[in-house]
Amino acid sequence: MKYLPININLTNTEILIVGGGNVALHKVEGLERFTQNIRVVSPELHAGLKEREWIKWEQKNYDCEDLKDAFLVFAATNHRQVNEQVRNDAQKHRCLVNVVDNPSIGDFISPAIYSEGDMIVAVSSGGKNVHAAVKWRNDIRDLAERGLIKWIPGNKDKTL
Ligand SMILES: C[C@@]1(CC(=O)O)c2cc3[nH]c(cc4nc(cc5[nH]c(cc(n2)[C@H]1CCC(=O)O)[C@@](C)(CC(=O)O)[C@@H]5CCC(=O)O)C(CC(=O)O)=C4CCC(=O)O)c(CCC(=O)O)c3CC(=O)O
Ligand SMILES: NC(=O)C1=CN([C@@H]2O[C@H](COP(=O)(O)OP(=O)(O)OC[C@H]3O[C@@H](n4cnc5c(N)ncnc54)[C@H](O)[C@@H]3O)[C@@H](O)[C@H]2O)C=CC1
Repeated sequence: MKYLPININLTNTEILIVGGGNVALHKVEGLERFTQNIRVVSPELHAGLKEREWIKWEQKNYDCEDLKDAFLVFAATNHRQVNEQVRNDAQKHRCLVNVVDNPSIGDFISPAIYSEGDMIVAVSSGGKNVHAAVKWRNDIRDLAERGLIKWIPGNKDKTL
């Protein structure tokens, strides 16, 4: 099985993260470059998330009502059963879910991203070797920073 890479339009789309610990913070650090429309449902919140005052935090345990307006969901609690429940509910609601402690049962995984101006590169190993994905992304970033991959200004559809 191979994952399909797509670029998602996040205008008017809220991202839901269930759980507010280390992994949730790590996810927010990746997501905030693209959107600040993020809601977190969890009884406790990591200090690094609290300092981001734009995050909408609902201080409670997860229940399926939380998925009502959701489209993209991260199941990021430290309870395997809760994460699995989020995944089952998300599939009923037809929203896409990432399960942090069991990625293969979810709908999507997070790639390693390099973004410069309008260009975005997202590298994935399909969950098989995250360190290789990070290395490829870093190598691509190095090439771009050394001017070996060029952006042609003035023609928005062409690169060399
Ligand atoms: C399946 C997936 C999660 C999903 O999305 O469901 C997953 C799973 C796992 N990650 C693990 C470890 C680490 N992950 C990172 C960092 C990142 N991990 C990301 C993605 C993904 N990680 C998805 C697959 C991506 C793909 O397809 O390749 C990145 C690219 C994007 C993001 O998370 O936002 C982000 C780069 C951030 C950046 O630099 O931009 C670091 C730190 C680092 O490397 O810098 C460590 C070392 C921590 C340490 O060493 O303590 C382990 C433990 C096993 C192991 O250590 O190998 C597992 C579980 C497993 O592999 O089974
Ligand atoms: N995919 C990945 O990259 C990685 C995944 N993990 C896994 O991710 C999971 C979470 O790890 P951490 O964030 O470090 O845990 P953590 O303990 O820092 O955070 C857990 C969070 O879940 C919340 N929570 C607990 N029960 C809840 C419920 N019923 N409803 C809503 N929120 C609830 C807690 O309040 C807390 O905010 C662990 O199972 C860990 O094994 C860990 C490292 C990397």
